[in-house]
Amino acid sequence: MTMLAAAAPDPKLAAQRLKRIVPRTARVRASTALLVADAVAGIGFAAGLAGAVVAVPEGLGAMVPGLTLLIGAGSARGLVAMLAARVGATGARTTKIALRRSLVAVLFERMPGGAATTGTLIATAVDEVEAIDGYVARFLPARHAAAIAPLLVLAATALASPIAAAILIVTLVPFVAAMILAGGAAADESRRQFVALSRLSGLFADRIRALPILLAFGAEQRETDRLARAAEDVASRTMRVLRVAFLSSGSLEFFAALSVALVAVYAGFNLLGLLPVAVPEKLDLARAFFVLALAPEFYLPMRRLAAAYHDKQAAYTAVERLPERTFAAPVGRPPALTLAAAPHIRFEHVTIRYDDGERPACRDVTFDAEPGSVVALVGPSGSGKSSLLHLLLGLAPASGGRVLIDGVALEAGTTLAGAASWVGQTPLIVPGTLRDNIALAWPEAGTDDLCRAVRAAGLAPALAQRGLGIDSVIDARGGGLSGGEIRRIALARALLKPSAVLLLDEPTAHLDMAAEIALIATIRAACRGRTTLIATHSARLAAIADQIVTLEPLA
Ligand SMILES: Nc1ncnc2c1ncn2[C@@H]1O[C@H](COP(=O)(O)OP(=O)(O)OP(=O)(O)O)[C@@H](O)[C@H]1O
Repeated sequence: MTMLAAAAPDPKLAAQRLKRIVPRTARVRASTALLVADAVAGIGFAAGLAGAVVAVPEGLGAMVPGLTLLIGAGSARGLVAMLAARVGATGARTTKIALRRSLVAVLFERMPGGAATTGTLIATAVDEVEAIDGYVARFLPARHAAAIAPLLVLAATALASPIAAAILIVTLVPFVAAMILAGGAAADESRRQFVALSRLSGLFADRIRALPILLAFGAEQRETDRLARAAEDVASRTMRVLRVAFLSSGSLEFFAALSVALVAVYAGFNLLGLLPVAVPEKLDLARAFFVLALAPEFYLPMRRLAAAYHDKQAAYTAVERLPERTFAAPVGRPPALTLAAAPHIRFEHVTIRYDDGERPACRDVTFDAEPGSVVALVGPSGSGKSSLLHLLLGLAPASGGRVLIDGVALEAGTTLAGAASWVGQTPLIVPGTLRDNIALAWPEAGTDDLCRAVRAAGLAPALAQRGLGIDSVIDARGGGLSGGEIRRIALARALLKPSAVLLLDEPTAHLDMAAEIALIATIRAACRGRTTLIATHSARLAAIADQIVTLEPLA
């Protein structure tokens, strides 16, 4: 899978991907319609202003219709701007939720290993998806509105003064040229800034995760320097983006102001009859004021588009970096395997080879685990014990042979994960209470079930001694818990989940003899009524098995 790398820019690919994830939703259309309505209200505002100004000599009474239109159109503009922002944000939120959902599904399906670190994955799911926000909320409506709204303003101007309309069209040429040039320069800078920001986010998350190890090795200064360099890189790239943004908005403002000035000079000279050339129209004060008030409105939708251009670039860069499968139609997952009773599990000439491994993790492994029996997998480090358990959970690829559950071959993509309780080598602790951590395995469990699992896993005495209860909070690193206690939490999880298969990966590693003996008694009880596979280096634990399978190291 190509993912999370600094992909080469491919605007066509990015555009296709964005088309797939941003459906032509009613919300984008509604937001566009609101921006167009803003232009119509702008025309009303200019008409009201012109009407009120012309009526000044006749007194306040004569100004009322113009002022009413002015205030009505002004209020409508405020309302429309607020609604457009709100509708755009809702559309963006819907798109981001859908994208995050499919991205997280793709990331979860990923086989362990590979170059992507947790930090990179976090940056992908959080920052890169977030970069779509401005594209949907602001850029798309602004782009569609920029194609319609200036035409409406131009038509209204042409009705009052065709020559003023012609001036607007002529001054549009340098404005658009400046927009294209500024857009191209901003695109590259914005891409580089985005990549640097993602790198910093990933680096930061990974270093925070590994903080105890960094402190233990006294590597905090080196890593702080590294983060500082990454932060400086982001800062300098952000400054470059801002420089380009200031330059481009400066040039756009210049051309917009120039155009308004030309219309003002024309309208003023025409009104006073001072034009050096003959023109086929004679403006009165109302028309002159109207076209003058309308001129800035002509450029407003395009200035709005230019301001949102950065959002487009961020979204293009983000979708280029996301995995291709995020944009594919969701593949129906194979039905989860359910088992009513402890199954017969047969490994038949199984070979496991990871994508990035030169040699297989294990080769041609054959053995049977009878229903309800305990099988110990033993062998030197790296002989493939964990990989065999991972294969059943869909975490390792089967590159040869097959696994039969009650005589039926486990299809590719189908796993035992739903029907098995698993205690991995490095148990996962999530921030939250003990209850949250144990109930991970079976969220429907009641307090009684949880307390029973805690007792069965032998956690109760240690908790009572330390004054901890089922609702005590533990941090993500299991702070305050010993290695043995963390293993017992993992075991409590496995005991809590009503499952027909138990998979234990080195459950007694790093425990002293007394602790190991106590835990083995717990494990022995947990195995009852379940087909159990235990990967272990402990002869004492292996002794409780009905069968020992010895894996040989591969040369
Ligand atoms: N996710 C992975 N990606 C690539 N290679 C892997 C992965 N997991 C394991 N391996 C490789 O597969 C081989 C078998 O590893 P495995 O962890 O299954 O052995 P093990 O017998 O359980 O070892 P230990 O007793 O040390 O836990 C090793 O060479 C290991 O480097």
